[in-house]
Amino acid sequence: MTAAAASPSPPESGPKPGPIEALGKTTAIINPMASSGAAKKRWEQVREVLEIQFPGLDARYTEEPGHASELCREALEGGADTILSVGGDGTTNEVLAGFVDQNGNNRFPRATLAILAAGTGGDFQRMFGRGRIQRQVERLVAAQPRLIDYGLARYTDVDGRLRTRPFLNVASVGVSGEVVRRVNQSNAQLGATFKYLVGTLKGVRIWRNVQVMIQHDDEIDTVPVDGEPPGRRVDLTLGIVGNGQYFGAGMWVCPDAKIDDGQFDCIEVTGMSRTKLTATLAKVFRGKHLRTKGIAHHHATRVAFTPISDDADVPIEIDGEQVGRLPARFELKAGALRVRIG
Ligand SMILES: Nc1ncnc2c1ncn2[C@@H]1O[C@H](COP(=O)(O)OP(=O)(O)OP(=O)(O)O)[C@@H](O)[C@H]1O
Repeated sequence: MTAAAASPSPPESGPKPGPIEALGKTTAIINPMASSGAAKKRWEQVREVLEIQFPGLDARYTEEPGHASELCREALEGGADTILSVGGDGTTNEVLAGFVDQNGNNRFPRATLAILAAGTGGDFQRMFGRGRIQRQVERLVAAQPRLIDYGLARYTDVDGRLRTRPFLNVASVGVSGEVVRRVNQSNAQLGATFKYLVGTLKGVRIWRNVQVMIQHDDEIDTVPVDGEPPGRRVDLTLGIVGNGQYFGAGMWVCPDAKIDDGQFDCIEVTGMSRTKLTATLAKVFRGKHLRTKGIAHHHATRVAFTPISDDADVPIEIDGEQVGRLPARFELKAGALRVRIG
């Protein structure tokens, strides 16, 4: 489900440039397997330039899923000022997890997360214009660090354990979890866009809406005097908790989201039939879906999704990885992460 080429990609207007701040002691964490191995080649194309710009640059390759978090934590504990994530959204998500403690708070608020998108979908980067990696390096060198928000998800993982995981871009629940599950299991040699499109059509075909309670902000944790807790009981098709704007390799799902506005953009698609959902996809590629019947848009800093039935298996995905299922809560960590984006 993607229309990278068709979607307008408005570059974000950041603060006015001042004197360039050095990256300081920098560790690059490269996922050589991102974008089916293309990330390694992309990194090699810019490695020398980066080593000249940033003397002492320490480059580490990941060896398996989850390794980027470990490498990041080690580097930060060893005094790194900047961690440069080179891979896709999944790699950057793992690097971000290396910044945070068990409660999801940033342990290293003075350190900077720098990003070079070298993965498949690269949805986070789309807000800033994507471009070739050489162009991203030029932008990275000239960029000022800025403080942005990130999200924290608490959910049940596929083995039934409670988990906490940060996210930088978008978390979502419902049909999207089914789609991501299919896309990430697919070995088909297709471009990101086409792979998501196929996964979306398959995921939508088997999806059945499910009764879920959605609560925002103070509705969460309010003890009901009698009857139901505050919130909305809906027939959920899709729930989006957006810090960034794009997901699904180019779907412009939260066109108004800003990564530093101190709030999530929450999009809730409810009671939608499969036929209407498929028909609405074209609008999502253009960011024109917010006024569609059955789609609600809210801002919140905390969101909870709780299935009405204990047996319901409602998948969730975080930054493009299908990680578990409902119940889940999402909380914003406002202005808590220093980033530099190429
Ligand atoms: N050395 C490795 N070998 C195999 N898998 C790895 C390795 N390092 C990281 N991974 C896993 O690779 C997966 C995909 O990485 P990532 O999301 O960065 O790339 P992508 O899927 O190509 O890009 P995008 O998410 O932007 O579409 C992640 O789940 C990550 O855990």
